[in-house]
Amino acid sequence: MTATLATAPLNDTARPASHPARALPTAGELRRSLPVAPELATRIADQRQAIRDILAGRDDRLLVVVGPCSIHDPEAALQYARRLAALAPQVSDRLLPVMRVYVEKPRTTVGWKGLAYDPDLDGSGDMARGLELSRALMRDIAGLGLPVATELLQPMIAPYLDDLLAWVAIGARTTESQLHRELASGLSAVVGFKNATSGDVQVALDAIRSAAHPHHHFALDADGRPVMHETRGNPHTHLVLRGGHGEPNYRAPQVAAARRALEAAGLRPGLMVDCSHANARKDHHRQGEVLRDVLGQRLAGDTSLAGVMLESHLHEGKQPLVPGQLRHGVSVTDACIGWETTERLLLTAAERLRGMP
Ligand SMILES: O=C[C@H](O)[C@H](O)COP(=O)(O)O
Ligand SMILES: C=C(OP(=O)(O)O)C(=O)O
Repeated sequence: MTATLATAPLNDTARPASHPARALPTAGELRRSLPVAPELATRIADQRQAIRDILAGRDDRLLVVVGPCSIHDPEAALQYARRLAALAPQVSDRLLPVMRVYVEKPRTTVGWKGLAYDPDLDGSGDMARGLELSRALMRDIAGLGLPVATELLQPMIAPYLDDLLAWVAIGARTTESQLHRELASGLSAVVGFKNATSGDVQVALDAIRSAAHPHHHFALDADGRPVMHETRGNPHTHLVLRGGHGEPNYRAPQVAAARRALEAAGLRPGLMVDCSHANARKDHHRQGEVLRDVLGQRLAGDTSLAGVMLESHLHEGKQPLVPGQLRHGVSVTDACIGWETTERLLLTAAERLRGMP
């Protein structure tokens, strides 16, 4: 008897493997209820072009993808966005700030998966509201004139958001995934592929080559019907160095090795350094040190360093996700630098780059 129970499949009638499904709006429905006005669509197209120009070396500004590790409070995110939008004109001759609006979080094991999945932060999983809040927030932030960046994790979520995105990350945990390479191959946004959590850079180079190719892949259309999606291939992708297994990979010899590997693979040299994650050994205080090193490399002539990423929120640090006890503007995922530090780092970076020959 006990042996039978122990080997019974989990999805039997006594213990179904999942709860009944809850219906969600289709991407088309959400896009119709939160449309992008033609002027905004044109602005987003221009932002994508500006990012492409930086990565291709036609524009010598530094791309700066900056903002919270994750969005859990849209109001705080909007407050952050207003500050960044006010700062942007002061540095726009040398930097192009793009705001991280990360509504999906990949987890090492388990944990809160982001605003799109669980906007009430309590495991209730109200994805209908999460998707709506995510799209509305991205539209508001784009409306402030800021280019929007996010990590696309669940390929089927992409059509709910992708018309609003100027820059997309494929994260360290999914760069090797064929599904994510297919997704990237059909995006209009610029895509950064991160090196693997192990530190392996080759998977990102493979991803860049794969995404540049046209693909046929399974997808859902705007009305939620399964379709065979045929992509054109996205040539506007690049490598993001984020360190691996607690070891940084942003220093000059590692950047030079990555650049040589890109060139040997026939790929363009433009790359980004993520100043957080393993490059900061998961200590937000170190992000400034990483940024200063990257700026030093740029000033020493390494123009392949086209972008940086910073994890930053209104207030520094992080907090446990305990609903009802949350401090305003503090990350509930990775620790971030606070706004004052962010502002100082960006103003100083622009100042240093103004001194460039
Ligand atoms: O950027 C955020 C985290 O590093 C990533 O989502 C993994 O988080 P976890 O290790 O806390 O699950
Ligand atoms: C999860 C992230 O990064 P990575 O994929 O490098 O871990 C992130 O930038 O939020």
